Amino acid sequence: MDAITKAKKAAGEKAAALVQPGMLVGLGTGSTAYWAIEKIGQMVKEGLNIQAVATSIASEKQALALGIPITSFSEIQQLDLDIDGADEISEEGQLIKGGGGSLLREKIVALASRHRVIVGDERKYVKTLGKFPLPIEVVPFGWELVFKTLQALQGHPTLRTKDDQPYITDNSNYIIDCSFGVIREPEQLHQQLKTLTGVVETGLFLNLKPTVIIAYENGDVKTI
Ligand SMILES: O=C[C@H](O)[C@H](O)[C@H](O)COP(=O)(O)O
Repeated sequence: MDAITKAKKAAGEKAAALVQPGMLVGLGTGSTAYWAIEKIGQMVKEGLNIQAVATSIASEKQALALGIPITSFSEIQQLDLDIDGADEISEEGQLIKGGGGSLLREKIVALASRHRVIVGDERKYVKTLGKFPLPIEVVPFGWELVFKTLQALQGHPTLRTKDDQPYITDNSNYIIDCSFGVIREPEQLHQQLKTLTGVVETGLFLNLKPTVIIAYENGDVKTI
């Protein structure tokens, strides 16, 4: 296992240790949240009694294979703890998410959780957001019009593709990745993008006050 994978595993497992018996837990998506889900699966096998809501079909499959009981918002209203990764984590705890395409469900789950834990390796921790392209989930109908507007807003948009076809999210939408440069006013940008008809959600996760767990290649793990 390389040093970055080790760091992701360390961060994910440290977050999993915060899960207590009886909790309703949000399961994030991506290569870091993966390790938290693995650890929670192990804890469930050892007798931990929890229920979880997954933020993607992939994470739900992983959880079910591990025997983690899955519930949904038709059964519950609020979660106790959400553990998820991020693509960028600013010093103020503001986030860019959606590199793996799961931003919409991730945001729904994060907003439904009383506590949020974000796990990442040291490469994710930045002074200011904006180096990682900002994912924006859009409905497929008329996406070209949103794309043109994003061009006009200097977002340098790119339609995300997979196998030369538009990438399709778990919600049957498309993703447009944008580069606005350094994002000095994330709330303003998020609001501006949300008002565009056809935009479903942006990857800016703001003011969620997460506990941040950063793991370093040298083996250190810091909770911020
Ligand atoms: O859509 C994907 C999510 O926002 C992920 O949590 C994010 O991309 C981080 O993923 P990873 O831990 O694989 O870098």
